[in-house]
Amino acid sequence: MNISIVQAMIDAIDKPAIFINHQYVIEAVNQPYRNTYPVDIIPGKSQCFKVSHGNTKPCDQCGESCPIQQCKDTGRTASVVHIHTTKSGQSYCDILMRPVHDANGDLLGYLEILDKLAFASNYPTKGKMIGESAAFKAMLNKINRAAKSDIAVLLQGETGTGKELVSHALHTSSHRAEKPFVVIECTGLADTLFESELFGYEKGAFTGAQSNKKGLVDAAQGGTLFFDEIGDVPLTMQVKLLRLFETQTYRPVGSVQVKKADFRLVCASHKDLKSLVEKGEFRQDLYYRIAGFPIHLPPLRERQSDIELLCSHMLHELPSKKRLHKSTIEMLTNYTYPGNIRELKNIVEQAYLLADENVIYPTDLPELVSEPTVHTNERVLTLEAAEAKYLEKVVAKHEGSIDTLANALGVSQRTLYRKLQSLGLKVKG
Ligand SMILES: Nc1ncnc2c1ncn2[C@@H]1O[C@H](COP(=O)(O)OP(=O)(O)OP(=O)(O)O)[C@@H](O)[C@H]1O
Repeated sequence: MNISIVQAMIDAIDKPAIFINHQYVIEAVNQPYRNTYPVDIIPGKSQCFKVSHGNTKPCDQCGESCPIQQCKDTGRTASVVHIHTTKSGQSYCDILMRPVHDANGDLLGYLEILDKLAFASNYPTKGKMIGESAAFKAMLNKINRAAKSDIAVLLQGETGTGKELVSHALHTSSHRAEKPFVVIECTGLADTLFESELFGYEKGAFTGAQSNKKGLVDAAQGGTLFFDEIGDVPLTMQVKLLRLFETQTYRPVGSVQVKKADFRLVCASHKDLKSLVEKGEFRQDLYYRIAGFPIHLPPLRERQSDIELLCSHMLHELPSKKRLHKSTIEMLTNYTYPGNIRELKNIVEQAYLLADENVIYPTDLPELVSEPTVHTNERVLTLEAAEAKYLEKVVAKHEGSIDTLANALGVSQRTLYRKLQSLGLKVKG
């Protein structure tokens, strides 16, 4: 293999790139790669895992997936998201690893090309997406791939999973980053309002239209248009959206002139759009138009290992420094978060305000976090046992008479008395 030709090819790549041999040794390196890492790279000597991770062994022997190993296993190009130790600290990198063969099909080595992911971090950083779980890294990989093209992206995930944040990351890492990012909130907009907001209107188009007004499609010219909760768009408007997306043209309300639109489309929904299509509530043709590249945002309960890091990030944003006690972290990790990251943020902020000291204890957490939740495959309590547990808890807290407690529980005083007696419980008041 002629190394000077390999070096010339590596130099022609704009992104950080290296050529690696079978023994993980870097044979050729370009300047952007050298500029990324704090160590001196010696071609023919430096090993990739030492340079990027400071490790003494390949990544797969350190508990991380190794893209070279993946290439060896499949014989094909591999891609993974790793956290690298760069000149600017720990940084998310999307790695593309490509096996290179000669004319006889013999493997010469591996070409590695890097993309630094500026929108994510594995330590508290303002304005970035935070996480380090496998589900989070898989999502980052998809975001980075989609950001590089103009394909229509559909973000699907429960409320509070970060759809708006991801839509913004898609915009800032795209070639449209310098152009506008415009959000269209689709929930609760009546048909007429939706059309005039989106397409704008001409003077005199309807009562109150005293001058021409530009619409949001115009405002997003050259940039990204983000339709939040697209599943809430009424059927009558869906056909107009489809026309806009297919033809990239539209007509302001009251105008005869057709205008040309230029935007990258990103949509989000917490609803399962496919099932809306089956029920006839969402047009199938529109679904396929917007779902060019679907990205699933994992709920927080599937990213449990990120909870502690997210809490540190959220506490970092608050004025005085407080930390979570170990038992508080344990309790937060076991909760199921129907409101996902937004709910975690509220919980952390409430606990921060309630904590008298600079350590946040479980007693500072809202009550619902400590309530028993039923996980899949978890041992289910009998209703009788659950009732006993609940009564024990409310009796311990209740300050008034048995009469007021019976009222609050919606049972007669006699029924409550009987239940408490069988459990050996007594109301204080
Ligand atoms: N990975 C993350 N790291 C840090 N903060 C996050 C992350 N993901 C989401 N958040 C925060 O969680 C909150 C909810 O995020 P966002 O509004 O993007 O969710 P959403 O899925 O669009 O919610 P909804 O469906 O209710 O509109 C925001 O305050 C956001 O900054």
